[in-house]
Amino acid sequence: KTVAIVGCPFRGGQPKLGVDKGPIHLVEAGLVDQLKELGWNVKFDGHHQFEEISAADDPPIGKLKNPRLVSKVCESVAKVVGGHAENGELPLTLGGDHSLAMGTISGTLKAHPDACVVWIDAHADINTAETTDSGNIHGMPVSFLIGIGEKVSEFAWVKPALKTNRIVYIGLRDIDAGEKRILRENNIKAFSMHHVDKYGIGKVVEMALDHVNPNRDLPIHLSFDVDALDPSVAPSTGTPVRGGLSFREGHYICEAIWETGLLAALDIMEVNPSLADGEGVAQTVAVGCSLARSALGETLL
Ligand SMILES: N/C(=N\O)NCCC[NH3+]
Ligand SMILES: [Mn+2]
Ligand SMILES: [Mn+2]
Ligand SMILES: [Mn+2]
Repeated sequence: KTVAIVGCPFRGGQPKLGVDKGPIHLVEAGLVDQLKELGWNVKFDGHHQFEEISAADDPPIGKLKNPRLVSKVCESVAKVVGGHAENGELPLTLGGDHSLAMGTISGTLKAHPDACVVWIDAHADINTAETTDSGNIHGMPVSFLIGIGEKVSEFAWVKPALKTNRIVYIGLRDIDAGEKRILRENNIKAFSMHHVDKYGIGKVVEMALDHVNPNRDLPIHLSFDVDALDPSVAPSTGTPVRGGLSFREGHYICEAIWETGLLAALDIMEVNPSLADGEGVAQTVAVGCSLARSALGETLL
């Protein structure tokens, strides 16, 4: 089985410097060899070099920031991830900010149109051009993927290929008012940290999969934003929110998804190695690597 590592040094979906250095830190922490150790054939054709679009050539569209750059990068990521998936490989995308998921999930759905998405995050990332306050597109990818909100011509390539009953969230605890309304109006299933406390992570993952993959026969795209984890576990990330998943809860999700045998694609997003102190950076990078290993079968006996 081949895992194709797609390094995406990209930060255009949000304002903080450094998240584009996530991929190089994850790879330099030994991720390739770690996955080979697990028996994977690892394909790593280097970190993708994205063509820059200068700020002068990419003024905001409404509130959206760096719209042309984010769109172009995500479109190219969609082609790369889709290509690997169509090759029968498992794309592992290393971010970079979470706007990239517009590309990764578009790519997965091209190769696996019936795939479901398990979105692990403190945030819903489902703002539309109307509801966004910040205009940071890493808070919006899901709205484009399900095809809601006013059309933005620069993003015309994003097909509304994700059905609202094929995505489920785990870890939510910082949702904008507009996003809450969107989740409700679209009947999108979301397990917040409240549910994790109430039912325990085992039951939550079971309920989440029962919702999006009731017969356990659909490919799964796992999109993991490391800020889903408690900041004490993954401090070096752009939008930390207290009261997150424990180290084990985060890894349990990855292990349980692997155990289904249905994992088709994986994203490890929002590792920003320039925010915490040395120890915090090393800790966050290490947890990114261990989440990937857990999702790819490490702890299965
Ligand atoms: N890390 C973020 N999303 O996962 N930030 C954007 C969310 C703010 N509503
Ligand atoms: Mn590639
Ligand atoms: Mn996110
Ligand atoms: Mn987040």
